Amino acid sequence: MLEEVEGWLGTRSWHVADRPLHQILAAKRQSGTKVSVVLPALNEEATVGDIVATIRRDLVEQVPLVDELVVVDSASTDRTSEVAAAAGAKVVHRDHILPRVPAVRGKGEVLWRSLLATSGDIVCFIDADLRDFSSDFVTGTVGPLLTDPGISLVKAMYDRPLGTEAGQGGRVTELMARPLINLHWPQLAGFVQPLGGEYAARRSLLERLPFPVGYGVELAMLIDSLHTVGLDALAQVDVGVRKHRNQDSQALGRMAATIYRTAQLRLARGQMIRPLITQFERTEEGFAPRTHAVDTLERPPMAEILEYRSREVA
Ligand SMILES: O=c1ccn([C@@H]2O[C@H](COP(=O)(O)OP(=O)(O)O[C@H]3O[C@H](CO)[C@@H](O)[C@H](O)[C@H]3O)[C@@H](O)[C@H]2O)c(=O)[nH]1
Ligand SMILES: O=C(O)[C@H](O)COP(=O)(O)O
Repeated sequence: MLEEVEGWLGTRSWHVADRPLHQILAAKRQSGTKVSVVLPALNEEATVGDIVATIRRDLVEQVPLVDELVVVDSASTDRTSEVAAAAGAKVVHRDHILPRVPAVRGKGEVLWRSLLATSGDIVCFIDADLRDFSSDFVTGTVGPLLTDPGISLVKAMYDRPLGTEAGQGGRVTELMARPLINLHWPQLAGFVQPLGGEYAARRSLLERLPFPVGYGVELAMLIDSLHTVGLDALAQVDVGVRKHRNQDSQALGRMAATIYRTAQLRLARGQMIRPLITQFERTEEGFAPRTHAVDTLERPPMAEILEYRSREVA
C-alpha cells in the first residue's frame, strides 16, 4: 500500500457513529445546504418501497435531512414506479428527463439524468435493490459533506454477505475492480467498496464528470474524481452490512467486461478528462503560460452514418 493511502485511511475513513445526527443537522442548518437522494431503479418493485419509506420516515419526517427523494425509473416493466410513489418518492421516468437526447440502457445513464431532475447541492445515490435497508447509508455518506467543506465525495463501506456466507459478496469488486485499482490507480486502493452503489457527492463535482452509461459509472467516478479534486477530498464511511439482490455469474461477467473497458479508456486517456497542453511565451514579465485544448474528438466510420449509407443505396 502507498504511504499516501495509509495516511488517507487514518484521516478519511470513518464510521457512521463518528458524526451524530444532531451534528450533521446543525451543519446543514448553518450552511443552508440542500440534500437530494436518488434511487436508480430497474424492476425493483420488491425492495424500492421499503427503502423509500425508511428514508422518508427517518430523514424527511423525523428530521429535516433530506430535501428531495427521487426514484429515477430506468424503463421498468414491473410496478417499480407505482410502489415508489406510494411510499412517498417523487418518481421520474428516465425518458422524461432531457428527452432531446434519447435514453440508452444502463445504470450510469439514469444517474447522469438524475442531475437534471434534482436540485440538491449534495446528491446521494442509493441502489434500489437493497434488503434490510438502514438510513445510516444516507446519513453516513452525506454527513462528512455537510460537516467538512474539504470533502467532495463519500463512498459507503460495509460487510457484504453472499447469501448466507459472510464476507463472500462483491465478486466483481474482488476479481476485477480491486486488482485493476491496485495495479493502475494505487492511490484509490484504500476504498473498501469501490463499486458500491451508495455514495454522496457535491453537485459541483458531479456536474464536471463524464458518466459511462452502464456499470462502469462507479469506477469512472472514483478515478475521475481523484484526478479532479484529489485523494484528500475523497472519503469512506462504515455503515454496517449491505444485502442486495445478487446477479448470476454471466450477468456479472458482462458487468466485469464493462468495468474493464471503463478502465481501459481511462488508461488510454491519461489523467485528464479534457486534455490540455500548456505552452510558454516569453513576455516582458518572464515566461507566460498559455493553455490550449488537445483535439481528441473522433468521428465514427462514415459507413455508420445514415446519410452516407442511403447515398450508396441510391
Ligand atoms: O440499467 C439499469 C441497471 C440497474 N439499475 C439500478 O441500479 C442499481 C444497481 O444495479 P444492480 O444491477 O443491482 O447492480 P449490482 O449487481 O448490485 O452491482 C454493483 O456494482 C455496480 C458496478 O459498479 C454498481 O453500479 C452497483 O450499484 C453495485 O451494487 C439497482 O437499483 C438497479 O435497479 C438501473 O437503474 N438501470
Ligand atoms: O459489487 C460487486 O462486486 C457486484 O455487485 C457483485 O456483488 P455480489 O457478489 O455480492 O453479488
